[in-house]
Amino acid sequence: MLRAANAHAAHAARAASRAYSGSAVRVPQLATFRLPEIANEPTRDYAPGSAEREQLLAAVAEMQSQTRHIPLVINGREVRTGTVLEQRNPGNKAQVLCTYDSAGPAEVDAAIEGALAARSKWEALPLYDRQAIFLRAADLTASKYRYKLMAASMLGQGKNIWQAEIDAATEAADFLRFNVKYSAEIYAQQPPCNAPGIWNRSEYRALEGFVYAVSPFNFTAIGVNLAAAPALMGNVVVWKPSQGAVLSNAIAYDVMREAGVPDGVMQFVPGDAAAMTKRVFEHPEFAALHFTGSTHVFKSMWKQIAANIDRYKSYPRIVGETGGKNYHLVHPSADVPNAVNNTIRGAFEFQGQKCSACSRLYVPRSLWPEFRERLAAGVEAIRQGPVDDPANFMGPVINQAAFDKITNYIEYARNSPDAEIIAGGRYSDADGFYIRPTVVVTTRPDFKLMTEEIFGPVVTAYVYEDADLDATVDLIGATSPYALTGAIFAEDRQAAVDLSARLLHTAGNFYINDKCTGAVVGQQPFGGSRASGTNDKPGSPALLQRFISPRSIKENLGRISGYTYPSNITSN
Ligand SMILES: NC(=O)c1ccc[n+]([C@@H]2O[C@H](COP(=O)([O-])OP(=O)(O)OC[C@H]3O[C@@H](n4cnc5c(N)ncnc54)[C@H](O)[C@@H]3O)[C@@H](O)[C@H]2O)c1
Ligand SMILES: N[C@@H](CCC=O)C(=O)O
Repeated sequence: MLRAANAHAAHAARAASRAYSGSAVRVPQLATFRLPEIANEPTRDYAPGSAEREQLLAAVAEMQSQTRHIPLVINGREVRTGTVLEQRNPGNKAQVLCTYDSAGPAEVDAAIEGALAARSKWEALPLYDRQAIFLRAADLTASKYRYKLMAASMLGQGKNIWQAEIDAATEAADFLRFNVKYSAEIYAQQPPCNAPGIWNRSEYRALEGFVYAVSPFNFTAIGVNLAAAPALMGNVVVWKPSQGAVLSNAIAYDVMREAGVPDGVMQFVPGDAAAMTKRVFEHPEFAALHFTGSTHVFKSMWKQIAANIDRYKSYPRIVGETGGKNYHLVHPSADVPNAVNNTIRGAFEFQGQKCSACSRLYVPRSLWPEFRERLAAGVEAIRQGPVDDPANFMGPVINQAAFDKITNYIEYARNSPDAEIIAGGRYSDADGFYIRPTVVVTTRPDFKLMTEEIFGPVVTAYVYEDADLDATVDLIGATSPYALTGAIFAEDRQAAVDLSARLLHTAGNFYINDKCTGAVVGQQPFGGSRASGTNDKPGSPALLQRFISPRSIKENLGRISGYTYPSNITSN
């Protein structure tokens, strides 16, 4: 009996695999489907005593009690390379959160070839089916995997509960769901005109080749989007996560697999960044780079792609969102408590490790005494420590290299005659990488800390004379190569209008009376220009356009019986 049941199950499995292989009769699409309503994933507040706080902290405790090993996943199979690295808790250096295999050249090649083998079947899968997979991934992100993703982002990347919630839970789910909505809008774009007897159509092909997704440590959701957005549009993806986010990204990858992303379509390949990238860029079927990270790495990648251009079958698409030197400009009409509190959030949430973080501040002399007092007092009161204590507003920075870089900036300011530290300035890497939120005031608008990306909890203020507002506005665009985010604080409506116009090209995300961080998918598509990136706006249809190659089809419904035109007819 049991043997018969097993034989039946084996037969069913073989039949299913034959059906998927495409050799069986394909059922055509029998309707134009309407998507479920797409909305932002609601945030949970994790108040004391709430079920969500309890469940999340239980997930954190469980994750701390074990060390997961993460293999590469190539063509759906787990691959061990023998080169094993580890990801530690930046708030508690002694704690190893996970170990993982690191890819060498053979694994990179296998990942690329496996992805290419999966390409045509994935591209041919109807959009509805690809959408269903990513909608399922969104639901899994927001439910079954929510607290695991958050716990890994908290322990691995140093996020407190709220920062993990708005990243690994809601933003990740939002990217997945809104991309589905945008993909439908793109497919619905059809030629507006048909000449008599003609039917024109547009098809949105995937790119020919594979996409290389390289993600940063600081946002779990960004890793999800870097890999999932091109895949939704029918592309195959080789995903290299950051060494600082392997655990959370591996859980996001578990979500993709459980949601039904077929083997080979998305390959999860942590590895040595520079060596892996060199190998990838040498492949003739490299079709697109989908990168988020620092400006200097992106520039080096662009140069490598350019150097290899003769190898490629197509011109690779290059999408990169990179660094920032984001500003808050306080107008003399500003509401000071509002500007101060938004500055504290914008500069110090997640330890200033958001590409959008406020790191330069322009305050008029008339408001400075009150502004300074409130800012310094607020900053000194910030609670900081391990992220599993919900009372901590700030945690650690990501690793030793970041700690050293940021504290060098603090020491530079401390030793400069042009600057004064008015809050913070203390740090310790004894147990974890903790740097107190730090406020520097400088007399020079071109001071090093006013112009370079620090990517840590340091904000530098320049106090301008009220009469010099115009000249100060010019400084914003002139003293930094970046143009990612910026905010103005003004109660005077005319001033807000004028400043918005004058600052047009200084930020891709511009805020009025709000902090310069915290863009929400579907509400404020994100990205900057100049040295901050290609501004392809993740969280909007514009990004998805970069990962398709449209085909125009003209079908003639009539037939011709000759080849001349009326203009060829002569009077005799
Ligand atoms: N504009 C945005 O949307 C945005 C969002 C998040 C982060 N960022 C930027 O990212 C940076 C912080 O993230 P990070 O520290 O992970 O950035 P990073 O540039 O160090 O790393 C990003 C990715 O690039 C890889 N990488 C590093 N060196 C490489 C090399 N030589 N060749 C190929 N790949 C390499 C890393 O392993 C990682 O996967 C900041 O500059 C921040 O502003 C920008
Ligand atoms: N989109 C995020 C920043 C992402 C970069 O780190 C924000 O708007 O704060």
